Amino acid sequence: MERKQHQNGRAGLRALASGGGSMCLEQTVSGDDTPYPYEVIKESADFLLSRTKLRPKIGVICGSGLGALAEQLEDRDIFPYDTIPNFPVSTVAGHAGRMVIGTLDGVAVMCMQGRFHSYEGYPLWKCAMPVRVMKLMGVDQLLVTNAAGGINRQFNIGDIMIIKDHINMQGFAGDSPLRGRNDERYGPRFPAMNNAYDRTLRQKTLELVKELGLQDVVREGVYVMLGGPTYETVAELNLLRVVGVDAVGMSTVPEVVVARHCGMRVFAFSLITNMCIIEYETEAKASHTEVIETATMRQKDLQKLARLIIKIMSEDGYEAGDE
Ligand SMILES: O=P(O)(O)O[C@@H]1C[C@H](O)[C@@H](CO)O1
Ligand code: HPA
Repeated sequence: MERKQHQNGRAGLRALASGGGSMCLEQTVSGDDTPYPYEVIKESADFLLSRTKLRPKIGVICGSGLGALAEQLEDRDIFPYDTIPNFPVSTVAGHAGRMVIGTLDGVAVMCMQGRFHSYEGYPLWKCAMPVRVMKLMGVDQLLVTNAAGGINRQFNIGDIMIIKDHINMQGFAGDSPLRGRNDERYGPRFPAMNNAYDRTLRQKTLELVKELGLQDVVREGVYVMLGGPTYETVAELNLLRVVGVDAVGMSTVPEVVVARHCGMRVFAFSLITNMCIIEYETEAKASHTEVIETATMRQKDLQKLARLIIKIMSEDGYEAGDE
């Protein structure tokens, strides 16, 4: 049963501005160089917690064209991003821009139907800010999905790549969602990033995909995030191939870095929506239309896989610090 869509939004922010909170509004929401302080994130978390009876411990981030999973939730509370205090808004086609909290096969989950990208103008910390909101709401495990271009020539359009590792290209250049003063309430100054994509979850999922009939389309590989919004040149793709990248996208890494920093267990997969074009002699072009079309076509299988992963996560019952 669908419950309600929330309209009220900026009240908390206004309260903060008028002295209801401990900080100056200018300091908390305008400076893009400075991640929101803990109290601002908590305000967003408390806003959501006070408007839903559910207490999800599993979070999901839906990639381009992959938001239909949120339609599968039952007993839903729906929060458009522009009604949640301190939240950015989605500006990309295929990203509905709302937080959906509900149950999937009896398990409470909160699902971002649309995410934030650096090419929309958001700093990396803001792209990943909802992960901290989830954390303060009690979420310990995160499923991240994205649309990506296939670089590995063994892949096909429509394949699903379980992410086994990433290359943080922006990190190479000195940018990070964790840049700035570290707040130990989330995690340490220097978090480890090996096994960022939980090995046990990957193994269990790989063992069970046969039951879903997906064994021929599920792969494992390395994901790289580039800033976008341009798709890659042939020379860039050749470079990525040499350094061991299997799929390229424009998201996910900041969210995973922030999730791991605060001790969440992470599973992520890419839908290979297009094969990257590595020939010069062609008229073919990458396009967001193709990305959305493939995502729409593969929706059912992606939902089956997401349900399986959420089931494994809920049966495992992980809590931050269990590692
Ligand atoms: O949000 P994701 O990473 O799934 O979206 C991908 C990357 C760009 O936003 C877009 C390019 O077509 O799809
Ligand atoms: N490149 C970068 N990001 C993408 C692609 C791609 O080919 N496809 C979907 N997201």
